Amino acid sequence: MYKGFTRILALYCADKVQPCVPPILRSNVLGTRKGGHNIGYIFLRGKKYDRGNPSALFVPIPVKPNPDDINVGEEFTGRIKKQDLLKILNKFYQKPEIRELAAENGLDDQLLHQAFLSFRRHCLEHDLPPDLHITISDIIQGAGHVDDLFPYFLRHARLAFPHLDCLDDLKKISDLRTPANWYPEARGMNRKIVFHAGPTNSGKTYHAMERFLSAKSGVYCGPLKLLATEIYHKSNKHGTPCDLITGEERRHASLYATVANTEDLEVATTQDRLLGLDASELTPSTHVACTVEMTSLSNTYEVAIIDEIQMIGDRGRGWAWTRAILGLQAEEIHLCGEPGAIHLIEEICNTTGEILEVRTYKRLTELKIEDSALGTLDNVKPGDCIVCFNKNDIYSVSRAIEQRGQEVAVIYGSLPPGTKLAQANKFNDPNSSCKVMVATDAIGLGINLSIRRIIFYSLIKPVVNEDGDKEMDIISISQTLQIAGRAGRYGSAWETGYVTTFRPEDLATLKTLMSNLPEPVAQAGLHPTAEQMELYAYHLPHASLSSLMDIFVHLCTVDDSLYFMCNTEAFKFLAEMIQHVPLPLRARYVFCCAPINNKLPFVCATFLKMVRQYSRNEPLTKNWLGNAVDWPLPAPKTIMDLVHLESVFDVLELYLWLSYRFPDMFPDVKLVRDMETELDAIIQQGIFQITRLLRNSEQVLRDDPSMAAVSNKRHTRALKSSDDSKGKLSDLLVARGLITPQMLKKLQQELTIEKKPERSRNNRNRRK
Ligand SMILES: Nc1ncnc2c1ncn2[C@@H]1O[C@H](COP(=O)(O)OP(=O)(O)OP(=O)(O)O)[C@@H](O)[C@H]1O
Ligand SMILES: [Mg+2]
Repeated sequence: MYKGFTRILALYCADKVQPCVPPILRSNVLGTRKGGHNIGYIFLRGKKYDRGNPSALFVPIPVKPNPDDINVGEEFTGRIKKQDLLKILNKFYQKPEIRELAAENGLDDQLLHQAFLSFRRHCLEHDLPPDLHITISDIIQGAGHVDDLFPYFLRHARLAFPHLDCLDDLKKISDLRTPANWYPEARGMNRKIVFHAGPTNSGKTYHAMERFLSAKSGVYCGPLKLLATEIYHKSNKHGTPCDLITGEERRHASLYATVANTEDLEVATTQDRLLGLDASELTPSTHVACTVEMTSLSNTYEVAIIDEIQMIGDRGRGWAWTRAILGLQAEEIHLCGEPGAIHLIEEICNTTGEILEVRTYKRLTELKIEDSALGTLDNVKPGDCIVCFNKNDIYSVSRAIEQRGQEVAVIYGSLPPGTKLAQANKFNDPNSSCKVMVATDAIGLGINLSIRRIIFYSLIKPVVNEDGDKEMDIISISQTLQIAGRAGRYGSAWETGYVTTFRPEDLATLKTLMSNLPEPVAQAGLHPTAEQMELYAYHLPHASLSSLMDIFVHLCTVDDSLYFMCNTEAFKFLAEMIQHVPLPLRARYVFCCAPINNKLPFVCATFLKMVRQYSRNEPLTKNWLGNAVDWPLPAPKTIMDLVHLESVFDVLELYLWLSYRFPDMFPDVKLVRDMETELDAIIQQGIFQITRLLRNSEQVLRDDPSMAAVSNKRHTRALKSSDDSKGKLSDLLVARGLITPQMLKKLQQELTIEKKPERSRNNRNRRK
């Protein structure tokens, strides 16, 4: 029985359910902090982040013998027998008083044990320093006490565990109790803060935008590229020149102006890129629409909008909203979002000394829950959007609908932005023959689409829990309301929105979810900055970046009445992957912040290649990238091909993301953007013919029994368990359609070739 079932039961029994969070997305966290921490506020309620024993994170550093210790002690007091030495050392370790003394000096049982093993080995394997030699001789002869060994032991323990000497410094660095004080410029302003609260489709963003459009300068910070792009287009269309900034793109308002006479977003996007203008050469506009992670805290604005403010509680990305609300230098800050975040924002405003004005809104159109489930795809009608939480369902549902003679628009997270927009336009266009959409919750937040009815294909979704583990769970109240809220948008073709489920057995759960208010947001996310990691590395130069992050999370103190530490699993995953590649710390940190889907092996493998190339100080040219992704790529014939093309697109996005952090090393931005435009078009074509791709994939499976076996395995595994972490990785990747057997073979060949020069380089280094 999966955990979600318990929650379904709980939903029937209780008003409130535990919040569950959207999946983690990686984002840039550089340049977040200005000024220092104020560590004097000890009266705040603080909490150590105790996830198990932090001592387990510290690995003893081998202590080198002092070359001057050459039997001097032995000349004074004679040789010490190994057996006698061992006896004394063991007696020392077993004394409760020693345990107490050690604890007073920061060595708990775990550290004491490790330090003792290291000390004993050191004493047995090397000449003893003269003072220790004499002390031990005295103890053997009854002229001393085993307790006298403690200072020598402690001296050794501090060399093996350097953090013992700087624990207080480390704790000060990771004292996160007063994040409001990190932004002195914002604290020096008298900011007006307005919270536009209400259900979906109540005009929150619209009203905030009214101020944005009429202001002399403004910044819009949103959760999705698609949403930032919508604002970019709306603002420019309104006549307020506005730039677009996402992690991978800087688009200047003038690029919009050249195509402003078209209503078609798809054309606008494509043409923007075809123009080939370099936005960086143009003066920035006074207005900017960006993804929240990209919010500039150094610019000043008259009006700032922080949309979907309830995302401040997101376990992975919440830190970006916290940073924006605390650090933005704007005369007016307009927050839009769920009423469940009001209390937390009020509390945060108390810490900044600012007053929060709350404006509440009512839904502009009616949203009705239908009395019956869809039951069968034969009942799909124009204006319907079927929401699925995994790609396999997307494929099978869209194919089944097309088989019934209806055209389908498809949107899911890993599609390129141009393809998403093209699909959205196809669906929104009243003159288009495409009247049905199949989408994931990628359409969930703030997006305006011409949807009449939302149909939940399922109510269960993979989520990342507090420990960073993935599990299947029923969607949260907030997610349900956000997704359902896409139906019947004000000003669209549909004056009333409808919502239902595909399966009759899910309908009651949907009704329960919809009858609740979104869970209150209790805490705002925080994330360590590059500067803090650098300070940690200075104190613990032998620790890997992943360990530094772990140690930070364990030692940090947060005011848990307001804040929590965001999940750092994705960061650590990348840190461990590139640990063996020599890099300066700052560059390593930036690479680890790359927004990569670490479930995609092709993207991870190419990322590692990029890091190696950077480490060798060799620029990553378009040619290099072309080789790495096997450019040019043919149109997809099967779904597996399409999935691979999406991975390649992710690699190109990664290149562009890195190009803004390391412009000298990733010089071919324009050329790579051209590659993206080309690939976006190829993927768009693939999506337009998704049914044909699905048919071909099935044909391939029929023709190649080994593939069919893999496919069968996939279905069996999917039925058996949602935990697919077991079994051979390569089988799993093929089974999930993430990689074709041909790609796997090529990858294996490449890795063998890559390993050879690396091995010979290592040998060379060893010889040196
Ligand atoms: N007063 C208004 N006049 C004209 N159009 C409006 C008005 N208020 C809202 N709209 C339009 O209604 C639609 C929904 O509004 P908006 O996106 O602001 O809702 P929201 O409350 O922000 O929804 P969500 O919670 O989903 O983000 C948008 O297309 C918006 O332009
Ligand atoms: Mg909105």
